[in-house]
Amino acid sequence: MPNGIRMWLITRYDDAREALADPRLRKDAAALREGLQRAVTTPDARVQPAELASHMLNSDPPDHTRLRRLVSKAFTPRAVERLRPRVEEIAAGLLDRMDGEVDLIDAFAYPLPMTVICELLGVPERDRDDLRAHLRELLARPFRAGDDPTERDRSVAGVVERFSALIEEKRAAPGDDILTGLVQARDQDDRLDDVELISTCFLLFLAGHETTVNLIGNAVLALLTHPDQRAELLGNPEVIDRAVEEFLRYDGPLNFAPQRVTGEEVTIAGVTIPAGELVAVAVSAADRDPAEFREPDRLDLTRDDGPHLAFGHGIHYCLGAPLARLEARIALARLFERFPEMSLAVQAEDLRWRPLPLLRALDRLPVRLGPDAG
Ligand code: HEM
Repeated sequence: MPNGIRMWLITRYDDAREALADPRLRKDAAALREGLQRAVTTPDARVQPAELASHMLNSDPPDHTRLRRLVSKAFTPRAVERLRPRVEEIAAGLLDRMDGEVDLIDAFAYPLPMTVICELLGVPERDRDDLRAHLRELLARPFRAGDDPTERDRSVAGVVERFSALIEEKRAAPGDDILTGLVQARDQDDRLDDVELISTCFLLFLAGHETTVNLIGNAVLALLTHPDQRAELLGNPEVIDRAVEEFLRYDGPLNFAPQRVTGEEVTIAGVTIPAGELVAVAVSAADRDPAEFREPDRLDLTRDDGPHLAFGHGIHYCLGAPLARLEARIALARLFERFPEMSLAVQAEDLRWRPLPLLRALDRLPVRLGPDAG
């Protein structure tokens, strides 16, 4: 990896699907930390901060089952469907404010999922920008050459402090939100400890906004650079559900699923990986595997092969998938209804991707909203 951490990559569809559900590839936070320490190849490399790592995505059963169950009710398809009117309202409000030429990430793709996840969690508006800034720092730091470890510790401390303060507020004044539910599970039933509580807030906040923003951004870019597919969507708006699955496959938000560690020697596709090694499943590569998808490099909104692996597979299958789908379907449908003539305001080759190995994320997406705009 660009930050000097050595990992095995699994890239074929069948191998990837099997690996994602293989219990010998462990997620346990302590085992991962040890694996990371062994995999470090340069003095610059950093391992993930222990204070924020004790969550379901870094656990095996039974801890995984316990931590996931605490919040899973809020993310079922039925619970998420109830959010539809509010997601529509947020999307409409953002579209009303757009005019002329805008950065689509900043004006639309980012604030929509960010507002939704913050309202669900109970993160007040005054904390949102600060938390985002701290998290951006935290994500970018390990990939910056010569980064100062004390600065990284400061970013971690900033995030921990913010969430601790919020937790205290929920204790004093409970709300109808996920953070309040977690605080009550901590205080009344002792179902998770303090580090798990903060880590879970961090995971839900991060996963809830840093991913869907890229699904929307990458989908808009794909439509603006494939006029035939955009015409298909404009002509048949009912293809939106299938189209979102194709956007997830074609250019999904994650390059790979966050790493696992071999709990024992494991042989995958004839390759033996020793115990204690880090393994990343490259879902982006698997989703372009010609053995699984016909003409995998072609964007085809009506394709019926798959399913894609963009949300993972097995017990860690994305908890937020129903929410991400709802947000992306509403966002893309309403955006192209409102601005059917939208076009790129720069050359596609000049667009910059954020220098993060995990995320497939545009930095900015400048667009012209209409032919007469600007
Ligand atoms: C398009 C957007 C999204 C994509 C592509 C995505 C992708 C993924 C993937 C691939 C995993 C599995 C990771 C692994 O096996 O290592 C995952 C897990 C997870 N995702 Fe998402 N995600 C998205 C949106 C969301 C949203 C909106 C939330 C809301 C909170 C969310 C919360 C989670 C959580 C909590 C997990 C951990 C589940 C577990 O360990 O049991 N995700 N996601």
